[in-house]
Amino acid sequence: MIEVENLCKIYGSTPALQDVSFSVEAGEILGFLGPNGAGKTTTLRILSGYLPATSGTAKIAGYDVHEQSIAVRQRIGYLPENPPLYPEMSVESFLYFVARIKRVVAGDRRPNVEAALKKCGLWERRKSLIRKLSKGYRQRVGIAQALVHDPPVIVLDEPTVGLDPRQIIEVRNLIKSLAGDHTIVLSTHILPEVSMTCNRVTIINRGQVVATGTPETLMEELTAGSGYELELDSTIDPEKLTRLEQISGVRSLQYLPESLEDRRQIQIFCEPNSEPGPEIVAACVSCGFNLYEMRRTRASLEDVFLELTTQQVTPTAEDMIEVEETQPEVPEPLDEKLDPVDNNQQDIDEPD
Ligand SMILES: Nc1ncnc2c1ncn2[C@@H]1O[C@H](COP(=O)(O)OP(=O)(O)OP(=O)(O)O)[C@@H](O)[C@H]1O
Repeated sequence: MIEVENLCKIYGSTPALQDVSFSVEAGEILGFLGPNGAGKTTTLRILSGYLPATSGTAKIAGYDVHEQSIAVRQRIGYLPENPPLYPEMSVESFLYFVARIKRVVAGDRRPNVEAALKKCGLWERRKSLIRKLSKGYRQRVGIAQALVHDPPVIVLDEPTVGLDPRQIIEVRNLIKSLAGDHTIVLSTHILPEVSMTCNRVTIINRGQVVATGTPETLMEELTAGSGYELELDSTIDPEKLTRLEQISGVRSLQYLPESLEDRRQIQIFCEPNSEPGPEIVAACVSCGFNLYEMRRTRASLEDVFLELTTQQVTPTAEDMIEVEETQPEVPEPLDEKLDPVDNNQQDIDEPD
């Protein structure tokens, strides 16, 4: 449903995206995960047809986002990081307004608006003024405006930022309920968001894709921290400890800060899919180590994320200047240009 190949975006001389490629199958939720400034928003804006790429291609349902941008906009719903909502409009009026802006034919507006209200749990609040809604409900309105033309693809930029923990759960559940009928790309810098909501994850760092897979396969492939933690007598001979490193399946060994004066804690890192626990115990016995505790440690998605994204490079002064110089050239998304002057009940094709 979504095919992105070798996407590059350069703002002035600042490369924001470099050879970004990924694909999303119909009905999937892809988590687009990366730290601040990684290039998530840039990618989503290119996908939505609001920003041209410098090179590379992106296709939505077979349509090229640049060459066939009208066809793409009909098939994609976009929730920007700061969704433009008109606080003095009611939820329903706003959705009729957006349906009209998105050229939903007159006869389809009522069923589409009603479907979006119901899918987003807004039916009871449809007559409420947007300014009277909580932030969580306003975010639902943002998602409903992305859905109102019933697009097969929905792109959500940081959809849970600024919500309280209960609202976060509600919005995540809403997003999960939309999968299947819709293909979803969700950008986030929050790890639990990905493991709780998404089928697959693409990790992006400094404009480059550094990993793609299911949360589970990523953890298996990149087994940072996967191994054993041992607590041994502090009198052990460090020379003898190297015996543990020679065991098949053991990758490396590291001392951890000691918890007690007479104990020494050691982290053993293992190769993927290896289980050298019995050999480690046997080596401890044959070396005469007093083993007080041995614990299996497994990589978390957080370990994977940190391993892949911590090699940050501090921007040079030159980089900073380029960023400032190029900002005004970037067009604003169409959604952000919705004209509140159109907030006219006569113009809005809505029921009594
Ligand atoms: N309009 C612009 N002009 C110049 N540089 C820009 C512009 N927009 C983004 N950038 C730069 O491109 C890079 C990627 O930015 P982008 O907003 O896509 O990242 P992000 O992953 O969405 O970050 P965040 O989570 O902070 O929104 C950053 O270095 C950013 O400073």
